[in-house]
This record gives sequence, C-alpha cells and structure tokens, in this order.
Amino acid sequence: MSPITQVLSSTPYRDLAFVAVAVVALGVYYFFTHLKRKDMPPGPPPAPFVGNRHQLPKAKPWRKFTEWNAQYGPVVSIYLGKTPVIVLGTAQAAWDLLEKRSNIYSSRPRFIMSGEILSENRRGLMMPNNAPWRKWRKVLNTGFHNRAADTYKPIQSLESKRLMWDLLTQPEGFETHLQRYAASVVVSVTYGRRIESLNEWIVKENDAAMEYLTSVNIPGKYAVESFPILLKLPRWMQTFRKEAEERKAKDIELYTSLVNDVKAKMEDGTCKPCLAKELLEAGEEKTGLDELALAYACSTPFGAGIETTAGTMLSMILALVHHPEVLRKAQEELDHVIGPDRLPTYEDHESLPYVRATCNEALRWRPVAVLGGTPHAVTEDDWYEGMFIPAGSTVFANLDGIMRDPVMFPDPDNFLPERFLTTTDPRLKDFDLPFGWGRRICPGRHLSSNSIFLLAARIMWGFDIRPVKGEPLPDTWDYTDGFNSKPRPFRCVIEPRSEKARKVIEAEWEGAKEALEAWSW
Ligand code: HEM
Repeated sequence: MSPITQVLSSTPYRDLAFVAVAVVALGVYYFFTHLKRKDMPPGPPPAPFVGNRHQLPKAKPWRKFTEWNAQYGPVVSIYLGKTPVIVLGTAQAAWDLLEKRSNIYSSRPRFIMSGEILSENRRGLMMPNNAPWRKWRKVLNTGFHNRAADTYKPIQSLESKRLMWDLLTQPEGFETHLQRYAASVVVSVTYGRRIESLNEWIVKENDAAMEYLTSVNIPGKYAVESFPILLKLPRWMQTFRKEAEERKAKDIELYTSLVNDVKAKMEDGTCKPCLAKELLEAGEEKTGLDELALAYACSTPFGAGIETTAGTMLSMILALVHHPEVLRKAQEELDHVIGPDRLPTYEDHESLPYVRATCNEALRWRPVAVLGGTPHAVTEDDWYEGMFIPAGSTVFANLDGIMRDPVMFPDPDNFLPERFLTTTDPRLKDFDLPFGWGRRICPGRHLSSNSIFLLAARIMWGFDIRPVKGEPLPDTWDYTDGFNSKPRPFRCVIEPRSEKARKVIEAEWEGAKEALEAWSW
C-alpha cells in the first residue's frame, strides 16, 4: 500500500475523503444544472436529485402551478427528478407553443408502466408523436369530426330524454344520471349499443380497466419509470411487469370481444352507426390499424369521454345553485324562443346565445381537464421569448390558471356567461380552449359540445335548480383530485318548472322508449 493510500484508509481521513468527493459531486451537479437552467424559464429553485417534487402537493398540484405562474410569469420551469417540466399559465403561451409549434410540442413523456408495458403502446393518448399515433389520431378525427359528430345527435337526444325523466323521478341522483347519460352516449357511439344502468357489465369491465390504468400512472410508484435501465434486466427479473401483463391480457380480451360483438351485429344487418362499424367497413388497408389496434382505438372514448362530459355538467349545476340570476336569464331566453310546449332541440342552437354562453362559462369556470389533459413533451430544443426550452421537457398547459387569467377573463372567479356575449376576441367566440391545442386537441370536442348544449338547454328549460333550504351552499372549490377534476358530491333541489314542463318531459320519454330499444342489445 502506498503512503498516500495508507493515510486515506485510516478512518478520519477516509471520512474526510468521502465528504470531499460528495461536495465536489454536488458542486459539479449544481454547476451543470445552473448552466442549463440559466436560460430556462424562471421558477422555484430545484433541490438536488428530487428537483421540485417535494414542493408539489400530492393533491391538486395545479393550484401550486397557478401560484408559480402568478409569481414567476406565464412560462415557468421546474424539475421533477431530472426531467425538466414547463408550466404554461396563459392561453397566449399555450397557443404560441402547443398550437403554432405543434410539430415539436405534440409528443408525450414516456409512460413505461401504463403506456409501454400495460398497453403495448396501443393506447393513443399516451403514444409519442410517431407513425402509429398519427394513424390512431386520423381514425378518431375521422370518426368524430364536426359532421361525423352530427351522426350521433339522434342518440344524444334520445338519451337526454331519458336523463330528463331520471331528473323528474329521482332528482337527488343527478350525478349518477349524468354519468349514465355520458357512458351510454360513449358506448353507443363506439359500439352501437346503449347502456341502461351503470351496473351493466360493459361499464364495470371498462371501469376496472381504467382504474388499473390510473393506478399504475402514479408518479414514484415504480422504480422503472425513473430508471428505465431496469428494462434491460433479464425478463424474469422484471417482477414489476407481472401484474400489468395479467391486466393487459384481460384488456385485450375485453376490447376484442366488444369489437367481435359489433361484427356479429353487422353480419345480421342490425348494427347502428358507430366507430367500430365504420372502422371495420373501411378495413385495415384504409385505416392502417390491425385488429388489435382497432380494438384499442375503439376503447379510447370510454376513458376520455365520460368523466369529462358528466363533470362539466356537474360544474354547471353547481354554478347555477350559486347563481340563480344566470338560470333566470337562460330561462327567459328559452321561454321566448322555445315556449312551454316542446323541448329545445339542436336546431335551436343558433337562437339560444345565452344558453351557449352558459355552456362556455361552465367549461371555463371549472375546466374538467384541469392540467390540460395528458402532458405534452417537446421533441427539439426550442427558444421562446428569450427562454430556453430543452428537448425532452414535459409541458403542462395549466388550464386551472389559464381559465382564471384576469387579463383574458376579468373577474375570473365569478360565473359570468355574459363575458362570451360581449367579447370581440374571436378566440372566445369560437371557444375551444377547454379542449386543448394543436395536433393533440381533443378529438371528442364536437361530440361533447353537442351533449353539453342539449343537456344545458333541456335541463334549464324544464327544471328549477336551487340550494337545499336550511343547508349552507355547497362549496364551489370542493373538487376531486386526478387528471379530470369534478365537484365532489353535493346536494341541491331540482324541480320541474311547471306542470306543463312535467307533462312534456313525460310524453317525450314515452316517445323515446321505442327508438332506444333499437340501441339495446
Ligand atoms: C367536456 C368534455 C371534454 C373535455 C373538456 C375534453 C378535454 C380534453 C383535453 C383538454 C384534452 C388534451 C388535449 C391536449 O393534449 O392538448 C383532450 C384529449 C383527448 N380527448 Fe377530450 N375532452 C372532452 C370529451 C371527450 C370525448 C367525449 C372524447 C371521445 C369521444 C374525448 C377524447 C379525447 C382523446 C382521445 C384525447 C387525446 C388526444 C391525443 O392524445 O391525441 N374527449 N380532451
């Protein structure tokens, strides 16, 4: 042993050497992080290795994002572990980057457990911007673009009559009724079959698949998300795969059996228009999707279209409980345009500007996709207003903050449909901000806008909505956690506005029953 080695191996010197190495390593880490961060958007200083993770609350992280945007500006950068994260806090920043530079801002961060292992890269929502995603996206765009969405107006209208009946006969269950409506529309437009109750197997099985998907998506739950090198271990050592692969087998069985049912219905000539039918008729050559990819594509709306639509309607009801003046104005418009003898229809859309503004305001006041949906990822280094955004950054468009930006929406916490009537900003007139940006914009936006308009018009036409007498008003900030945030259960009174309204609702439901039969399997 050399004299130097001898000295260093004695205990006090060994400890000192260890501390010295640690200090130098930290110094190097800080130097390089600072160098990289120096030009990046401002934000709270990250801690070594964990970044800003410890500063983010486990529940409702978007509230912290909104605070940071208020403190540091419309574009903020933080670190989650070693991944740079960009938080956009104004619509302008989101438009400039996600819309105008959509060619490099439309990818996704890597989802190893949920996207790669559980879904074999077949769930488009989590796919990066690559050729399979573009095929998947084309199929959904074709299935639900503006005119294609019109195909589904009849089933939406029939289901809304069922909803009106449910509200008439069992008003306290309004949350379940909205959820059932949204689930039935989604299952009808994908597989051509409606659902009568949330207890049906098709809902339960799909719910189980979604629940598992959400459960594996929790940051920090699996070491492999932070250390992808674990994927290089021999397969038998990758124990984290086992449960997810078992679930994958069940998902595949469920999704293919649902498409096989549609095939059988097509053969006996009784299949209703739906996404699965359209894709099967087009064939693999046109869609570019093999059987399994097709089955996964058809499963998409179940995860993306139920909570979002029902959650927005719940926010609207909560807002109306607090703002009787809005309900009164909408009812004045409905009485004037529709009168007492019939339900509003899609044809009344252009004649009901205040109802339309109320729908926009519900989408703005409490955006259900509160973090702007699944985060985007940027694929090339970029500069924006003098700030450096490195390739590989995760990008959140924080709708919570964007929708409460006082410059774009003065008095943002107020529920004010009028803001959409008096605006001269074309981007508010054609309000698709709640549905995201660029190539990732929500493909279900026409379908869900059609639902929200018809439900809002019919419910406000037929019912009075009030707080429960003697109870405090429900809390307007008591919302669920998760990527989709909706009001936690609350109570209110929902009553028919008149005897005449009750009669119309009963008669419409009687008339709808037979037509709905054709959608029941
Ligand atoms: C009120 C109802 C809805 C709202 C507020 C909403 C909102 C959003 C938002 C904000 C995004 C993220 C966009 C982005 O990444 O920039 C999104 C994506 C998506 N939405 Fe919706 N959505 C709704 C209903 C629906 C419905 C009914 C469907 C299905 C028919 C649907 C299917 C999807 C899909 C598949 C994506 C992912 C697109 C992709 O990754 O390329 N959504 N939605």
